[in-house]
Amino acid sequence: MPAPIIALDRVTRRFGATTAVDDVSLAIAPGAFVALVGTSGSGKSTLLQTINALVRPDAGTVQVEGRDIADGPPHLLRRRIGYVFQGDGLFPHMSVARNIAVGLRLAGTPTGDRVAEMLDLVELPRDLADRRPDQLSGGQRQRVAIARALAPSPAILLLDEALGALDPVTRDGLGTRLRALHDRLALTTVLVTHDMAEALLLADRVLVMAKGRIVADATPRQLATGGGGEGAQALMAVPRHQAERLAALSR
Ligand SMILES: Nc1ncnc2c1ncn2[C@@H]1O[C@H](COP(=O)(O)OP(=O)(O)OP(=O)(O)O)[C@@H](O)[C@H]1O
Repeated sequence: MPAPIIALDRVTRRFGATTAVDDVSLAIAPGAFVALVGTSGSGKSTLLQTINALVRPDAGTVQVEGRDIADGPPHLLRRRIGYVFQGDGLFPHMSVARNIAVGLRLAGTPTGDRVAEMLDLVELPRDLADRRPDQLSGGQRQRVAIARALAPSPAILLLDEALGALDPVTRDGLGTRLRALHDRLALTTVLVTHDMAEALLLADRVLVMAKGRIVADATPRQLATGGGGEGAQALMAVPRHQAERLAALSR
């Protein structure tokens, strides 16, 4: 594997008596699309947030682009990392354009045509730029959140249940678009999701978390053909069962 763009070495994070992330080591190659799946409370969001320093580990180190993130200021790190979380997190009183430009303004980068470019990138009409978030649909808001995360040209995109609140058709369409953006912009993407089918269809590599640990690390093909171990196959039961029931309907 080429030098990892993200490397966690024995990372642990506790909240009181709960060990949210338990001694996790992980290397992610540049350009990878990694899905992090697992049941609620297994530590996915906490692990994701150690990468952009929203969560500080109690033990262990996190390196991004070869540097220990504890050594530099978080705002510089976060310019290299786009972050989208569930519920979009847009500023409700700001226009779409101002929301998209927030990261650029913080970095002191001229906005120029960037807002229009970003709207094109996420396939939203440019005339939405002057609307406020509450004048958009949920799917459109989520696309604005993605545009905002990508506006400063980050190398890494972290998505925490970014598609979770959407209807299945919008979710599927936006997922496909995200994968295309990932490929086109040569991003490294880490997607937290509850949905194993989404992970299998979008990612190159699926990590399964349980009780703060990574219990499986496999490709979608390995998982689909019965690999990845017990923890992974337990999560595979849902999409497999659904596929079987759908197939049975057409017989
Ligand atoms: N700020 C916090 N304070 C206290 N406990 C926390 C905090 N953040 C997370 N936890 C606990 O750490 C554990 C892991 O939480 P985390 O949000 O990382 O899981 P998750 O897999 O992302 O869950 P979900 O899928 O429900 O979002 C849980 O038991 C949670 O209650």
